[in-house]
Amino acid sequence: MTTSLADVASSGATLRAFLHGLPGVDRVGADQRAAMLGTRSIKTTAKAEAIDLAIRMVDLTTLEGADTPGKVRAMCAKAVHPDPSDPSVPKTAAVCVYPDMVGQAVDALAGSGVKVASVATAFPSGRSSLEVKVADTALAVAAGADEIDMVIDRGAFLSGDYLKVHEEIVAVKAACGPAHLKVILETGELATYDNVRRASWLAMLAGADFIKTSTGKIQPAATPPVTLIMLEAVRDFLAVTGRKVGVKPAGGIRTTKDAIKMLVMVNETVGEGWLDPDWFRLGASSLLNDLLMQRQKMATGRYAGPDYFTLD
Ligand SMILES: O=C[C@H](O)COP(=O)(O)O
Repeated sequence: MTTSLADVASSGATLRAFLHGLPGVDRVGADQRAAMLGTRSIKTTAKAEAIDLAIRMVDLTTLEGADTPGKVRAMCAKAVHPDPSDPSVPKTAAVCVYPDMVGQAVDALAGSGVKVASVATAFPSGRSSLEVKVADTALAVAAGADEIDMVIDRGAFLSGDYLKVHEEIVAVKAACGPAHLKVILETGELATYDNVRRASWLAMLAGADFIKTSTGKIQPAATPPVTLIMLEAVRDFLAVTGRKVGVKPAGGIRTTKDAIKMLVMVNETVGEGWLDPDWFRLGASSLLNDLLMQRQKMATGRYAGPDYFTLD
């Protein structure tokens, strides 16, 4: 049975009552369950399939002040052909860049099927007016972004102004038009697991297509327990509303082992329906090379070494 939650955000009081009425997160239980899922091993064929799936789920990211058009073009080439010597390696899902680099990425990826995602809304702090955030979003979409990764106003959230956070997400979603909206919770600043659950629901209620853990600029970022809590939130949100939302852990995911732990967690928490780049992404600047090295090791029995692949 599905329920409409349309009136939950009709006032700050109703929204607060709803979010604080969510069941509390058992911190010890969440930590233990995430750790337990991280110990599951997968072997041979399943591991090879998991590596290719992880590659297909990567949002290959560069979000540095020193980003240049050349760096973005090189990253786009790598997203399309992660290992130019091996055409069997799949493409990544997307590249993720700052708004001023969207045009470069769109040109470099034309016809490839790799999406262009752009951070917006005064990433990473979110400290700007709503007008500027909406304009930032609209300009990135006009430049050709397929996906927008926005940050929530953590100051508003932590001071209990949930309605402001909700209104901003609604406004940015409207500015996205056809582009998909990923809402970054910046879980490393949310202080408690209860807040991670509340922020997940808040973002989904406001229209997020995806919920994303982190900007990559704050530690801790995409920890297993936080990812687990967000997966449980999308599962429960689907059960209540009938609407499916994706999840994107991002920040600090560097190894094949990290990525496979995430896939095991997806499978065990929300099931195979989320084991698809349409519903699960891995935001990472330097994971892809490790996936390529492990893939080659599985195929040839030896490591090529990090110098064999171009830099992420
Ligand atoms: O959205 C993705 C993150 O910014 C990437 O973080 P990372 O550099 O720790 O992989």
